[in-house]
Amino acid sequence: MTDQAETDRFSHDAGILAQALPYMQRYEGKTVVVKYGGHAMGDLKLGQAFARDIALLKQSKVNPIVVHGGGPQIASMLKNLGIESKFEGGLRVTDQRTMEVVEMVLAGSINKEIVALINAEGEWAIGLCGKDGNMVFARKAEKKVIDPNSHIERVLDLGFVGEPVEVDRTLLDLLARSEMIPVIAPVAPGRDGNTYNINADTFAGAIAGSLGAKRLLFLTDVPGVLDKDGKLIPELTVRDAKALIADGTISGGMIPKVETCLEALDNGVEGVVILNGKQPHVVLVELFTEFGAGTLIVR
Ligand SMILES: Nc1ncnc2c1ncn2[C@@H]1O[C@H](COP(=O)(O)OP(=O)(O)O)[C@@H](O)[C@H]1O
Ligand SMILES: CC(=O)N[C@@H](CCC(=O)OP(=O)(O)O)C(=O)O
Repeated sequence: MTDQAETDRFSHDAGILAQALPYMQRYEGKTVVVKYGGHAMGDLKLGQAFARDIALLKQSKVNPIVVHGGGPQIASMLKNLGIESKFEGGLRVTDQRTMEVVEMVLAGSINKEIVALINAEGEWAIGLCGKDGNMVFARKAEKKVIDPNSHIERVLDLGFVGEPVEVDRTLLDLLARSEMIPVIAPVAPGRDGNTYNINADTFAGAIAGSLGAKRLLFLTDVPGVLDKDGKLIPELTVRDAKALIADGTISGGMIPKVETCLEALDNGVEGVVILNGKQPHVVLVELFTEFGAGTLIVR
């Protein structure tokens, strides 16, 4: 390396450190819930970079909690088994057989893959779902839609799709005081004895709300909320977000995601961020740099 190149590298590294350290202090002792979506998974290098970020958060005395999805992975397992995937209002219609596959893929293979990746970074991750430690109880989801032909409201029967109704933070509080990092699959029991499949965004929102998390990060496959010209919007208020839904700028899968963000803010989460999980180390860049990486939604 030439002297000039060496000097440039030094000032670049010093700049990053000087920027990151105050942010690291800001998050010390605070809870950050990270929702790791199925679309952000699949690439080993990216998975390792994600696991490294989570490990570094714990080492920086932040309390990270991972809630993961796995929609595409469930779809491919259902396909292999010859079971049809059906969605209504963005949620997977879940009969008994589908529920068994969902639990196997989410609470089984995906959960343990993420645990293993974090543990390979020298940390102590522990794989859980809503059933463990009575953490989350769900009830059958009541999703209402307006029929486009008759304009009459009807309730969809989605089978074993649930919505979280009770979150008990005892186990999570215990883990926060330990070396353990919880990695949670969005599957929960009902008081009726059934097992329910919960949309991972909704589940992460409920966990973050019950803990009054400082940040809830959603890792998806776009840089954040995009405006009409496809440009990233770095910061939104609740009012801005509602206006973008109303005028159609926010559509499709982004609608329930942003609605979950708004609900989480209502429930006491300080800030919610939508980020591109396909960008390596996006979690660290978001939390520990001045400009962050995605769209921050605040009250
Ligand atoms: N204004 C918008 N900004 C960004 N993404 C949007 C917007 N409106 C709709 N979308 C869509 O929302 C998708 C993200 O939602 P979704 O597919 O449900 O995410 P995930 O599966 O990661 O939970 C994006 O890939 C994009 O196609
Ligand atoms: C009820 C419902 O739709 N559950 C989702 C749970 C997984 C999920 O939400 O995964 P992503 O975050 O990767 O989309 C499903 O069965 O696909």
